[in-house]
Amino acid sequence: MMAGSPASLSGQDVGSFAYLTIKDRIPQILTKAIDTLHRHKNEFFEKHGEKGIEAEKKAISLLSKLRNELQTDKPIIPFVEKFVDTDIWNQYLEYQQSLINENDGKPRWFYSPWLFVECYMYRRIHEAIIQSPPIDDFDVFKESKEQNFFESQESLIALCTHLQELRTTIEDLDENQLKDEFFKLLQISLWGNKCDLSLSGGETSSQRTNIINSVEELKPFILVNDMEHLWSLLNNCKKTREKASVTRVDVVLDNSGFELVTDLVLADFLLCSQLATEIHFYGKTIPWFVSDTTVHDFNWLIEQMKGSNHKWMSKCGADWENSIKMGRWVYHDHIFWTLPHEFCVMSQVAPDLYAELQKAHLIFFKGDLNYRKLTGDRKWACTIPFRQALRGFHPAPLCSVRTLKAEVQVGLQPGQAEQLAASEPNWMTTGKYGIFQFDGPL
Ligand SMILES: O=P(O)(O)OC[C@H]1O[C@](O)(CO)[C@@H](O)[C@@H]1O
Ligand SMILES: [Mn+2]
Repeated sequence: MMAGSPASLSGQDVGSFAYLTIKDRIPQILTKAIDTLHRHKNEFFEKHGEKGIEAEKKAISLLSKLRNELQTDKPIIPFVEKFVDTDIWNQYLEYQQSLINENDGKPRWFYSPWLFVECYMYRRIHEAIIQSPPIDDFDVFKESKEQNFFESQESLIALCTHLQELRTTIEDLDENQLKDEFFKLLQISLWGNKCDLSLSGGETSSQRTNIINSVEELKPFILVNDMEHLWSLLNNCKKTREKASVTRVDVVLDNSGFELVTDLVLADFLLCSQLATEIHFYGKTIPWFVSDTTVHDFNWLIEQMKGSNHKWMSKCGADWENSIKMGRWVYHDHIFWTLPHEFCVMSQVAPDLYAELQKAHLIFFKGDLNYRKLTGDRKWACTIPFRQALRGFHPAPLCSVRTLKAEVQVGLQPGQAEQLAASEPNWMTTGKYGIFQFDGPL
C-alpha cells in the first residue's frame, strides 16, 4: 500500500460485497462459461471436426480447474500461455506477492485485493480459451451480450427515433434547449450502466422499458451531479474554438448491448450539436467482466443496427458506420484496460495510452469497474474529495458516469452516506444510484 491511501477492498472482509462476489458471483460466472462451451459442442465439431471437440474439453477442464482453485482459496498462479500482456501480468503477480509480509505468504483469492483477483479471473478465462486451439477465438460471453441487445430492442428503437427527431430540429434549438437535451442523453447513458451482466452473475439484465420517460423519475438517485460542469466545459469549447480546430471527447466504454447504444447516441449528439468535433472510444482487447465491449461487439452492434428493419435504427447504424469511415469516431484498443492496475499508475505502465488521453478536452469513464480503477478500489471515506482518490491521475478533465455496484464512493456531502445507509444498507451495490463525478483542469 502506498503511504496515505487506505487499504484495498478485499474478500478478507467476510460479508462484504467483495467477499460475496468472490464466493458466489464469480463461481456462477465460471459455471455459466463452462455451460456455454458445452452448448457449442456441435458448432465446434461442424467447424473443426474432432479437434474442435478436443479443444472444447480442454477449455472446460481448464475452467473447472480455475473454479476449484478459487473455491478452495488456492494461491494465485502465474500465467503460462504467451500473450501480449503475459509478462506484465506475471510481474504484477510478483508485485502482489511482495506486498505480503508473512513468510511464504502467497496471493490468494479471498486474501488479496478484490480488484486484482476479479481481473485475474477474467484473464484466466481468456488463458483457458487461448490454450485451446482451434477454438481460441471463442468469446464465452458473446451470446449474453447479443441477448442483451435483442432484449432491449424496444427501448433502443425509442432511443434511435428520439435521436433522429433531435437531429432534424437541432438547428432551431436555443442554448437552454440544447443543454436540456445534453443532460437528458447524459442521464440515459448513466442509467444504461445498470445493464451490465457481471453484477447479475451473467444472467440477463436488459432495458425493457423506454428509458427516455424514466429520466425525470430517476433524478433523485443521482448522488453526485456535476452535469453543469460538463456543459460549461463543452459549451465553452464550442464558443471559443477557431474554425477547423478540434474539440475532442473520449469515452472509455463499459458494457456492450443497451449501454453501448446509449453511449453512441450521446456521441452522435455531441457531434451534431457541435459540442465536440471528434469522439474517441476505448474498448477491451479480450472478453471482460462478462458484458464489456470488445472491438467485435462494437462492430457487431453497429452492423446489427444498420441491418435492422426499423428505419431509424438502421439509419443510426449507417450514420455511425459513416462517422467511423470519416474519422469523426475513432476506436482504440489498449491492453491496459484489461490489466489489474489502478489508473494512477497508467502514466508509468502505459505512457502511450496516457499520452493519448491527454489529447482529449474531456474524458468520460463509463461504469463501475472504471470507477473502481479511478479510485483504486480502496476503503476511502465517502467524503474525501474525488481528486484525492485519483492520486495524480489527470490526463485531462474527466468525468465518471457510473451506477454504484461496489463499496467505494468518494466526494459525497457529510452525512449523505449515513443517511442512505440508514434506509438502504445495500445502497452502494445494487446499481440503483448513480453519479456524474467530474474532475476539472488542474
Ligand atoms: O459493468 P460495470 O458497471 O463496470 O460493473 C461491473 C461490476 O461487476 C462487479 O464486479 C460485480 O462482479 C461490480 O462490482 C463491478 O464493478
Ligand atoms: Mn462492465
